[in-house]
Amino acid sequence: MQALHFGAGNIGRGFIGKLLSDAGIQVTFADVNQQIIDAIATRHQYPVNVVGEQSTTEIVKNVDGINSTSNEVIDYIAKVDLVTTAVGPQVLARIAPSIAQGIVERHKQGNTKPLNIIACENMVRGTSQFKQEIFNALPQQLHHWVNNHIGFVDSAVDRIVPPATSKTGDILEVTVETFSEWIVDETQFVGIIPTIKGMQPVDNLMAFVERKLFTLNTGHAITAYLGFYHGIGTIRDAILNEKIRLIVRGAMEESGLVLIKRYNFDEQKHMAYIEKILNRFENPYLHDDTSRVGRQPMRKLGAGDRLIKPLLGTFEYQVKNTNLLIGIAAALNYRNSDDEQAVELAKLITEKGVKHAFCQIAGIDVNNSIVKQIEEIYTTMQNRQFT
Ligand SMILES: NC(=O)C1=CN([C@@H]2O[C@H](COP(=O)(O)OP(=O)(O)OC[C@H]3O[C@@H](n4cnc5c(N)ncnc54)[C@H](O)[C@@H]3O)[C@@H](O)[C@H]2O)C=CC1
Ligand SMILES: O=P(O)(O)OC[C@H]1O[C@](O)(CO)[C@@H](O)[C@@H]1O
Repeated sequence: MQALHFGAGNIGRGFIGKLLSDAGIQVTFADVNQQIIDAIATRHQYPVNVVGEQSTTEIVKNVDGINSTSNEVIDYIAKVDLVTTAVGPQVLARIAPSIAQGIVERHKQGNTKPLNIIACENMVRGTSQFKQEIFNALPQQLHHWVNNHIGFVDSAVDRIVPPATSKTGDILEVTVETFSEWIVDETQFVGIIPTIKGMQPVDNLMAFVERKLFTLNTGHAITAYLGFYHGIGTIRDAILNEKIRLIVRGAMEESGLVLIKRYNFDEQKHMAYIEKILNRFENPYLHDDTSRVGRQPMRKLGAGDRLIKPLLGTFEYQVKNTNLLIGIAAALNYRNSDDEQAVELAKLITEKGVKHAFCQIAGIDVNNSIVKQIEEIYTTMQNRQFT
């Protein structure tokens, strides 16, 4: 079996590419980073440090690399059995046209073998959104054929993989936590679902996607933004701060109550899930910057993302949201001149005021009573009076 994986970054090399390769699949990475691609194409292998109480280094072997802007991508799409991505949500639209070209070529060659495409991004039903982009770039007359021969499989990915500096200067070396969870929607595959150790097919994907995104990612983002407010640079140091931890745990519990009500989760098990996540944030073997986890705050403040979607859930089920509101105010307070979206956010707040800027980004009605509360917390943060 052959796979083309877009994005030879942290999750690409440290999680998805590794699982595929470990399962005996021939993996080719496609990336725009020529240095990384050259290294993969020359060495055909790279080390993954799996760090936890017992750390190991595993070598991922028999992999290849191509530039994702080259025509080679088209030839690969025409022949592979699986396409996966870990490029970041904003990049999916950019790679969709070449995937569409590859599909046209696949059809031209008469390749009717099943192809499954899985976007492994922090998004709710990211592959379905990706499918839309691909369909926009495909001739109308191919849509029916594509629906019959190509599966667009949504997924949830969970493994913390921050960028790490290699002691030996190896640009391919990657460091990952021991935990990993890759859940895929079994109802969306075309053909037989491949057996890949570590990839779990389920028939109720939304419950898993929301559980991950609105627990781990919600808590992680709030840890990052409160860490920034307190001048703390890493996630571990931030979560070890008792005040931050209390708010983060509280926000995950508020979001959790929504999830428990929506998906009928077992409350005790969900609280244990939250506890485990807090421990993962504390991992002493990972160095994870608050700026990485807080990256692109406008995306994270979007209506369907980790901060606002749980908040909307608290309206729906009429449950408490005090800690989520603090987290949202902290996100609005995030400033980082190296992060384009943080710069854009600051500019929008200066131009429109925090209330209107927030409502525009999050899609929330300005008359909603929580808007005033968020503005108040934000102002205390701006005045350095939030404790
Ligand atoms: N790092 C993590 O712990 C986790 C990340 N994710 C998600 O995985 C995705 C990737 O995240 P990371 O691996 O952390 O980012 P990363 O920045 O390490 O990797 C992204 C890779 O995509 C490549 N890329 C950019 N444009 C491209 C293009 N047009 N064609 C091909 N490759 C392109 C970049 O060069 C880079 O190598 C994101 O959606 C993220 O939310 C999900 C779970 C965990
Ligand atoms: O990758 P994003 O969506 O910017 O968010 C960073 C988040 O993604 C992860 O890297 C993996 O889930 C988390 O560590 C963090 O919550």
